[in-house]
Amino acid sequence: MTPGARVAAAISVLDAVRAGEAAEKALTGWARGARYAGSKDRAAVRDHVFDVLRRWRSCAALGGGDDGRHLMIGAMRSEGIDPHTVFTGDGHAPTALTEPERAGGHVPVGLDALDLPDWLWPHFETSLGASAEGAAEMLRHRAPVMLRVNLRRGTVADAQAQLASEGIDTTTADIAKSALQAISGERKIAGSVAYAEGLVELQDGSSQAAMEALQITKGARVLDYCAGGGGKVLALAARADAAWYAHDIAPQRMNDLPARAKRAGVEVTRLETGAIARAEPFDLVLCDAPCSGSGTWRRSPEAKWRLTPERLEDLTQIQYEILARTAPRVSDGGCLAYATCSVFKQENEAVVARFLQEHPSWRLGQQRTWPISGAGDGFCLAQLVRG
Ligand SMILES: C[S@@+](CC[C@H](N)C(=O)[O-])C[C@H]1O[C@@H](n2cnc3c(N)ncnc32)[C@H](O)[C@@H]1O
Repeated sequence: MTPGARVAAAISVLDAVRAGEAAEKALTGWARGARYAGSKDRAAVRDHVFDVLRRWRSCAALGGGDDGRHLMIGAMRSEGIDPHTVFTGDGHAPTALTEPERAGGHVPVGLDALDLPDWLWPHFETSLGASAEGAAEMLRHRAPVMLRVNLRRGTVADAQAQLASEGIDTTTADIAKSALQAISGERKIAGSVAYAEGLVELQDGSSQAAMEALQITKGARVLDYCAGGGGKVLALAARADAAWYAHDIAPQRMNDLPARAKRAGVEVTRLETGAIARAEPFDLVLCDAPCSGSGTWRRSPEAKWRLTPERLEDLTQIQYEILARTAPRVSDGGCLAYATCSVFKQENEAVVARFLQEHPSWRLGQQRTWPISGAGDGFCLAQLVRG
C-alpha cells in the first residue's frame, strides 16, 4: 500500500471509532476487507490510528475538524508533514485537500494541546500537582516496549544476547532488576525464541518494579486475585519458590496462563471464586484491581476518551469491595497488596483510606507510586498489614 492508501485506511478506521466502535474491532474489520494489506501495511495503519487516539484533540485542532479525514490532516501537520503531499487523490490516497481544508486548522492550546477531556484535568491536577502537565504530555506519545527477563531461565545478559541474535536490540533499564527496553526489532519479539522459551515476557517496567517491591518468603502461599492474563503472578513466581494461585472474576481471562506459566517454568493453580475458601489463608493476596488505567493510556489511548465520571466512581467502589472481600483471606502476619495502573488519588490513596477507616485492624505498611516515565507506566502499590 502507498503511504496515501494507508492514511485513507486510517481515516476509515477512525470514522468507525468516532461512531462508537472499539479501535481494535475497527482495525480487525478493516484488515478483513483488505486482504491486499501486508503485515507492514497493517502495522502502519494501526500506528496512524493509535497516534491519533493519543492526540485526538490536538489533531482535531490542527486538522480543523474531528472526523477521520480532518484528524489525519491534523496528524500529518503535527508530524511536520504537509498533508498536501499525501492527500493527492492518486490511486487509493485520500482526495486532494479542498481550499477550506488547506486554510483550516489552528495550533492547539490548553486542554486541546494536552489531549485530555475537560472533566479529567482536575483529576490530573489534584493527583499529580506540578507533574500533571508532564504526565498528560507523556500520554501523547508511544509507550516504550519493555521486557521482563525471567531470571529462572537466564540472566539479563543472557537475554540481551539471545534477543540480539534474533535482531532485537535492547538496553537495560534502571526501573527494575529484570527490565529491558527494546530499542529495535520490537515487532520480532512475539515470534522470537527468547519469548517462546520463556526467557522474556512483555511487561511494563513499573509493573515489574512493583512486583520486585513485594517480599516473598520461600514456601509462601500467594494469591493473585485479579490475575487477568497472569503477568503479575508470573513476575512474582520468577523470584521465589512459593505456592502460586490465580483468580479472576472472569476466569476466561486466565486462559493463556497455563501456557505462559509452562514457558516460564513455574506452576500456577487457577482458582474459581468458590474454591478460594478451601485454599486460604494466603501470606500474600495481590489485588491488581480493575481501574481507569490512566497510567497506561499511552498503550490504550481509547480509554482516555471513553472514561466517564460515573465509570470512575463505579471503579472506586469495585476497588474498595475487592479489598474488603480479600482481606479475610490473608493470614495473620500476611500482606494485602493493592495495586492499580492509575495515577488518580481517587483510585489509590482514597480507596486505601476508606479501607483502613472501615477495617481498623489493618494499617498501611508501605505505599509507592511510579510516575509515567520513559521506562514505565503510572502505577501504585499499597501494602496493607494487620495490626
Ligand atoms: C488490571 S486487570 C489485571 C491485570 C493482570 N493482573 C496482569 O498483570 O495482566 C484487572 C482484572 O481484574 C478482574 N476483575 C474485575 N473485577 C473483579 C473482581 N470483583 N474480582 C476479581 N477480579 C476482578 C478483571 O477481569 C481483570 O482481569
